[in-house]
Amino acid sequence: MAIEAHGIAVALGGKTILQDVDLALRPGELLGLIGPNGAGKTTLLRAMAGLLTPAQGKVLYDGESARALGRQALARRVSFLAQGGDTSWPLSVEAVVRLGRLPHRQPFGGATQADSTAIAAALAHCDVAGFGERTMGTLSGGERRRVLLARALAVEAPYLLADEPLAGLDPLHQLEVMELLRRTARRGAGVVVVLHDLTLATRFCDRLALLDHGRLVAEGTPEAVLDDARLRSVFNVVALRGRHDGEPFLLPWRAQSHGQPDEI
Ligand SMILES: Nc1ncnc2c1ncn2[C@@H]1O[C@H](COP(=O)(O)OP(=O)(O)OP(=O)(O)O)[C@@H](O)[C@H]1O
Repeated sequence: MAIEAHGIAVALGGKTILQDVDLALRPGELLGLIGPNGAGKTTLLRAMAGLLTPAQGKVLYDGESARALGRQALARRVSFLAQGGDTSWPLSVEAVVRLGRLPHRQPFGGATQADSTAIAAALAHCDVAGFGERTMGTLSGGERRRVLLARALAVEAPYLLADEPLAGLDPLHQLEVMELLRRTARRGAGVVVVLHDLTLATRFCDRLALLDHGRLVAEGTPEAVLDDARLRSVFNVVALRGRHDGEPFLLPWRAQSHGQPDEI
């Protein structure tokens, strides 16, 4: 059981964006997809969601291709939370979250008890239950992001792919969303999250996959992937490290400047 990308390459606008990427997302894990701006994280996530077809290689969902599964079954299997964009639609919060149940709708079927339960749980988990009848355009940017995450959770898919779900969130909601994603994984889903915050990535993710210039350059535990050499060579930063409450933390501290020692 897994979403598996096998040797995928993606070209966009005549440019190679991803090359030779092998990556698996397994049920029960929270996988962080990290890398500098332009590394190819969104492109890889979209390929894993079946939203773009690789020029080379393939993506399999529990052993099946997207084509073999079909559009509706794929939409039930994989939930995708896209990055930003204008989401000030004239739709109520509840209507947006209800969209997450569309893949479960039978032809000519109405809403079921399972739909209502999933919608109520997703609204509560994302702390947006109080917004029910408000339209998206009346919410703040961070509130809209949480509603869109609720839509993605309402699918109750075995795999959740979230592109920068923390963008624009205040510290409390960043922590809550990371805890929620980890709980979602502990309940059995495979969750991949694109993150720029290396502190939260290190603290919450079971595993990290590091992309640089369209290639997967490291994969493994946060400590193994984010060693000092990679922080310097890929991110050009020097970080502080420590442990608190039994958990490791890493704090990017300053830009690496050539010729300076790394000691902080
Ligand atoms: N349609 C397109 N045509 C040409 N180039 C594209 C297209 N879409 C993306 N790219 C380029 O592909 C590269 C990877 O983009 P992608 O959005 O996957 O990166 P990312 O790692 O998610 O970046 P960020 O952290 O900035 O969101 C970038 O250099 C981007 O400019």
